[in-house]
Amino acid sequence: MDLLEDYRSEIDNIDKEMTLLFESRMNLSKKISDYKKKNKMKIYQRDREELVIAKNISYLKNKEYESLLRSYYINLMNLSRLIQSKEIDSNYDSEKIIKHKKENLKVGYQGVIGSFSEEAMHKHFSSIKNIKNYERFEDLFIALQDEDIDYAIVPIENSSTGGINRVYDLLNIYDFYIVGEECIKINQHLIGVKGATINDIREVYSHTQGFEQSRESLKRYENIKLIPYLNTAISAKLVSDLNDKTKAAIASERAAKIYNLDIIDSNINDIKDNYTKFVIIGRSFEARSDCDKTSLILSTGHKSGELYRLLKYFADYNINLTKIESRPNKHTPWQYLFYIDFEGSIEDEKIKRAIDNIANESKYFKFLGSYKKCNI
Ligand SMILES: O=C(O)C(=O)C[C@]1(C(=O)O)C=C[C@@H](O)C=C1
Repeated sequence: MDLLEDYRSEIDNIDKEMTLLFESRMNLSKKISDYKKKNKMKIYQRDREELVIAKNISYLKNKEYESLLRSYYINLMNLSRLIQSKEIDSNYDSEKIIKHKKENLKVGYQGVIGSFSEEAMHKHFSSIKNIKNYERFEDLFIALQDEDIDYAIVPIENSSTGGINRVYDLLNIYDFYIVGEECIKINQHLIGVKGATINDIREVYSHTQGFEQSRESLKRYENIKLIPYLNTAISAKLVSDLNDKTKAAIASERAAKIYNLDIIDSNINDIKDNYTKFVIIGRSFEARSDCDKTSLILSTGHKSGELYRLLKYFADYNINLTKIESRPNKHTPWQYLFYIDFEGSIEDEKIKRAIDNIANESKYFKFLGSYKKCNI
């Protein structure tokens, strides 16, 4: 007991020093925000943040703490950016600022008009005006990093075909946060140019997800070639541009309307309750008061019982784990990153404690965010 008290008293002294240093660091951060405002600089300075992290990791004597120190600085600089944006905004009427921000929000999605991502974006950001679309998922992450957009919306999982691997990988590569979630019902239709019938069709274009979700239904069409394409809506656009009765696409009803095409066979998705979940990605951590879901990534040592030991914290703290997805750790063959979703917000005390334990004991740990889950 004496020993514990000794340790705690040492921690109290360290905390006191750290708090004073924290205060000094935040005061400097405020001064920098004045400078940035005068010189019209962006708050987020990626290169500087990377340098701060690398420099401080190089000071570490015990390299075992490297990923923890990285998380520490990422969070610290997030707070620093938060204080800078508050400082810059405080000179204005806050309601006006919020309205201005909402109206000027720039959101990006992958694909073209008529895609399911575009539909999910409109559902989530109801009156959004500044919209940008990109060809590849990574283009969205780069645009977010370069501050060309404020948020990106990306599909992460389909209820019948599972996770979108590329999106999972990008969430680990880039240091962004999940700040929201949206779900939409997906109905796939076979669509072609006006007047085309099923007997005319020789080639069908769609995203591989469109084919996968309609695998059984597609068996009833004979002599039809399936051609994987960039996106369901881009496939619809192609069919419309080619204006050829032998070509069709698998896409949404909305895409058929937008590209002036006819539905030849409706609702061809094999599972009728077919949903896709999207996540909204932002540069900064946002814990809104209605957050009820949290996501993180971890990896464990290659020893028996390691994953069990970490997952046990969810049971110990009575936290409902809702999903585990594993992806290969590309740098070490046959080792995996586990993407974990669970109920509750990082603001809940029991979640904070579970996460602290897990972060300490994982080989690699990354917090992805707390956000409001979608209803389906
Ligand atoms: O160096 C700056 O530009 C800062 O504003 C300071 C700071 C930090 O807290 O270290 C904060 C935000 C920037 O993205 C980079 C670094």
